[in-house]
Amino acid sequence: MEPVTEPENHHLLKTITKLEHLQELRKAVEETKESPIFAQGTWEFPNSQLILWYNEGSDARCLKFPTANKEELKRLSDACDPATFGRNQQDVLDESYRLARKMDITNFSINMGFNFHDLLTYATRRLLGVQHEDKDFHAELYKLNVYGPESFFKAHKDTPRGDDMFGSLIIALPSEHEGGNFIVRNEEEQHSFESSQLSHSSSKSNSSKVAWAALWSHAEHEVTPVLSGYRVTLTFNLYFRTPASLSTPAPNIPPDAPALLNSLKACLNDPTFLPEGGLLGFGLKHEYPLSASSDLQNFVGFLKGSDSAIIKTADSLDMKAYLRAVYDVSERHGPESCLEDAKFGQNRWMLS
Ligand SMILES: O=C(O)CCC(=O)C(=O)O
Ligand SMILES: [Fe+2]
Repeated sequence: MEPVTEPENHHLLKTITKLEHLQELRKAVEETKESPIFAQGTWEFPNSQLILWYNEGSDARCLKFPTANKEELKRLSDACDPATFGRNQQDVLDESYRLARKMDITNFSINMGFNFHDLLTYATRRLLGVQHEDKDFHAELYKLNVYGPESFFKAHKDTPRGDDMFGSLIIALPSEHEGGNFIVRNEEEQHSFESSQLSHSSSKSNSSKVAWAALWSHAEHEVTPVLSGYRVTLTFNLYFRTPASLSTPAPNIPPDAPALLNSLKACLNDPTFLPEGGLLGFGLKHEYPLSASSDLQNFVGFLKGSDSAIIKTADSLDMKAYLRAVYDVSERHGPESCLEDAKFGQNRWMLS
């Protein structure tokens, strides 16, 4: 029997054959708004909720913000350890890159009350923006940092602590200091968070303004040298709670990707666009902390900004969207270059 063969050009029916379709979709993706990389502000706390307890050897000490004086703050700094940081998947101490002190969560305690929950919700919602308003999140206290005179942390990105971690929240406890600005940047924007100017005690009232900043994990940031005083911060890791389920269709059309929605709709209504169906691939814009054990399908719920908008737009048009890894095999020679390709941020991701 003759094998059934497809007509010679049949595969072209499953390929975009019109350049205009491609150009229009590309332009629409470029026009999709990004989530903000950073948010900052102040939050009022009663001073009774700014009391830090910490271990000093086998003793417990109590430090009251905002009234803690320099000697008391130095004592806290002395009770801390030198601050390490992640480099090439290892925790390293390099005081030419980061000069600061840190305390692990097992050695201190602070009860910021329900106010903290309100601040967390407000700050994180500001950071996530409308693109992610359907997502739930939670925070984990990570470290206490003390930046005394001359302390700094040069430009870096935080080490992701899980596929579902998307950012960090920093709370600067009100203490007098100069310098120690927190600078956040990406290719398009730069922001400065000046805790020395933002955190205030009010001598009349029993409350203080506490400065906070929230940023996405892919945003590079640094702490400029502290000129005087002590800058004390609490850092929290922010995680998405559960991956957004693809089985629940998006309740409405994503408000921040109208161009993409319109272009995709127009393409689908055009009978010359993929008449036999097919696969549309979009390269993702952001970096993601994928590891060998990451589940690509779960990852759909952790996409950021315009990457997430592509999924939602496809969902709202009843298109099946999923993640695929695409490897460029053209210059690969052996197992070493495979590893090279799989490194953080270097592989290209595709979804359709
Ligand atoms: O204390 C801060 O402002 C945050 C420092 C920082 O970037 C970090 O701990 O990764
Ligand atoms: Fe950092």
